[in-house]
Amino acid sequence: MVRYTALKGHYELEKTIGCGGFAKVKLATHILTGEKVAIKIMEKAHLGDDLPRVKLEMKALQNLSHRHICKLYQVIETEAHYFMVMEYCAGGELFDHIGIFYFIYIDYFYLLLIIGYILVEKNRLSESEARHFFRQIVSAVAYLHEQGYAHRDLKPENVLFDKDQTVKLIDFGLCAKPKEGMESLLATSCGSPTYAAPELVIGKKYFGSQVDIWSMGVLLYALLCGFLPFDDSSIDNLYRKILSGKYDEPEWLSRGSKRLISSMLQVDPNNRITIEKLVCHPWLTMGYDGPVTKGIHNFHEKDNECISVMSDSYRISKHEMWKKLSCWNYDYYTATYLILLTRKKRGLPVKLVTSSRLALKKRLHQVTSPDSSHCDQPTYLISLGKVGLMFPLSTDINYIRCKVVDSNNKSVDEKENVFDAASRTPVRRSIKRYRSPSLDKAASPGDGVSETESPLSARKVLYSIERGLCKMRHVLTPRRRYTNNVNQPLVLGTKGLCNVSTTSSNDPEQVLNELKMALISKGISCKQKGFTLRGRVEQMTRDTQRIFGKNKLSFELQVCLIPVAAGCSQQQHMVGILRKRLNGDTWCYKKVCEEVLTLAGRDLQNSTN
Ligand SMILES: Nc1ncnc2c1ncn2[C@@H]1O[C@H](COP(=O)(O)OP(=O)(O)OP(=O)(O)O)[C@@H](O)[C@H]1O
Repeated sequence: MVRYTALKGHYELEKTIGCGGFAKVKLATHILTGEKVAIKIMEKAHLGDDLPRVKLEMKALQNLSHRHICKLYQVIETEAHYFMVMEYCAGGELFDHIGIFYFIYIDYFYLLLIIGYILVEKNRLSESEARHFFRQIVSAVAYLHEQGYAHRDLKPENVLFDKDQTVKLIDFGLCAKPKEGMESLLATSCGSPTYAAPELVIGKKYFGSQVDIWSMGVLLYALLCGFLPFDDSSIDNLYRKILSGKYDEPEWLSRGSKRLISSMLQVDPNNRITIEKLVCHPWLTMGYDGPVTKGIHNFHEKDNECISVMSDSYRISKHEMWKKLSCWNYDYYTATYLILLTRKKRGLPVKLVTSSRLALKKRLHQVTSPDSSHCDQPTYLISLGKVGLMFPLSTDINYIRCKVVDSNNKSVDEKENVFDAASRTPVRRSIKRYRSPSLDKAASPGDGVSETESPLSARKVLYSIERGLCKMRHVLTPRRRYTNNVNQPLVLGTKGLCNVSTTSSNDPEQVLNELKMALISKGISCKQKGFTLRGRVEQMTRDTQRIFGKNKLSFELQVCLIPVAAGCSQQQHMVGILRKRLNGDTWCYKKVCEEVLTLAGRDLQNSTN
C-alpha cells in the first residue's frame, strides 16, 4: 500500500471507494474529530494537460457552499500529489436508487417471498421519489448557476448521497465560470456523450446553464424510466438520436412529468426551460409548499462554540484561533472547523479527540516496524528514544502485552494487561522480567539494574504507557464496525440499503461461491478478499464486448448480512449483496451486475433443487 506522508498524523487512510479518470478516492478518518472523510488523490505526473481542470475544481469547491454540494474540507499539495479532503458520501450513487433488481432465490418454497422482492426492488423510481431527489439536484444547480458556474458533467455517477440520503453533487472538474458571467458563450466540448446537449454534440458555442438543463432532463428521464432517452452502442447513432431529440415516452409517465422532460430536452437551447422557471415548475412543486429552496449553507460563518473547542485543543486564544481560521487556507484548521460545524448542524456533539488521546495516537503513528515473532497478534515497535516498546496493535484488543526492548530489539521487560470489558480498566495479570545481557553490560552498578529490575528509563516508559493503555483501547475500540474481520460477512444496518440486493439464502458462503462462479463464467476477472469480490472487466473478449460494450469497469460485490429486526441473532439475518461501482460507466455497471446476479441466482437455484 502506498503511504502518503502528507496525510500522516492528520488522517487515517482506509479502503479505495472510487476511481475516476483523474483520481483515486479513498475513505479516511479525520483524526481530530474521528469523522469519516473521502480523500481524492491525484498524481501530478498523470495529470498532464488536465492540471487546470483539477485546479478549477479545487477553486470552485472552495467558493461553493450548499447543502447539496459535496463540501471540500482541505487541499494538500505535495511534490507528487494533490489531495482533496471532502465530505464522505456514505449513501452511494444516485444510480443505486435507479436500482438493480435481481436477487438470488433458492427453492419454490420462497416463491411468495420472491414476488414480494420483485415488488419492492424495481428499476425506476416512483414520481414522488424522483421528485424528492430531483428537487435537491435542481436546488444545487440553481445555486451553481447563481454563483456563475456551470457544472457541465451532470450524470447519475456524479450525484451521491450522504448517510442521511441527502443528495450531494460531486466532480466539478469540468465546471466553468465564464469571466463575463453565465450570459457568455462557452466553446469547450465536454461531458459524457449520453448526457450531452445537441449544441455540444455539433461543437457549437453554447451557454453552460442550457447544457446543464439538458443533462438534468436526461437524468430525470433515467430516474423515472430506468433507462436512457438516447442510447446506442455506436457513438454516431447516439449523436444522431440526440440531434433528432426523439425519445420514447413510456406509458407509466404522468402527463406532468412528460411535459417537464420535454421542456428540458428541447433540441433548440433557446426553447429549453430556464432554471428560474424550473425551480417553480408545477411538477416539481406538487406536494411541496413552494418552489425548490435555495439550501445555501454559509460555511464561512463564525461559530463561537466551534472556535472555542478548537482554541482549547490547540491551546491558543479564541481570537488567535479565528485569525487562523478566517484566512480560509483550506488546511487542517479549516478541515477541523468545517467538520465541527457540519457535526453541529447535524445536532452532533462539537468536540475533538482530547490531547491525551491524541498523544497516544501520535505514538501509534510512530510505528516503525511490524513484528509478529513475539506474540500471536501482530506486534509493532514504537521508538521512544533509546528504548522501544512493543505491543500488539489490534482494534479488538482485550489484552495488551507490552515489551520494552533495547536498541538491539532485545527484551528487557514485559507487562501484560487484561482489560475488564465492563469497567474498561486494566487489570495487571502478570509481569515477566527479562535480563538483557546487552543492557547489563552497558549499565553501571549505580543504575540500579539487577536481576529482577528493568532499567529506570524503561520502567518509566512502561508505567507511563500502561496508564495510557486503557485510553488507547478506548480510542481504538469504539470505532469498530460490527465486524471488521474480513473473514466474516459484514452486518449492515437496516437504514440506507439502496445498493444492496437481497437474497432469500441464509448461507453467505454459498452466495459468495455462486457469485464467484458467475463472474468467472462471464469472463470477468475477480479478486477475493474475505466476503468481497472485486470484479474487473478489462480484457474484452468478443462475448464480454457484446454484453458490456467496450467499456472498462471495476466494481465490488460484497456478501453481507441484513438483520430482519434490530438486535436479531445471526440466524435471523438475510444474506444480501452490497454493490459498489469503483470505476467505469454506470450503465455498463448496471448491466454487468444484472447479468452476474441473475446467473448466480440461477445457479443457486439449481444447486438446491
Ligand atoms: N465525497 C465522496 N464520497 C464518497 N465517494 C466519492 C466521493 N467523491 C468521489 N467518490 C467516488 O469516487 C468516484 C470518482 O470520483 P470523481 O468522479 O470525483 O473522480 P474523477 O477522476 O474526477 O472522475 P471523472 O473521470 O468522472 O471525472 C466517484 O464516482 C464516486 O464513486
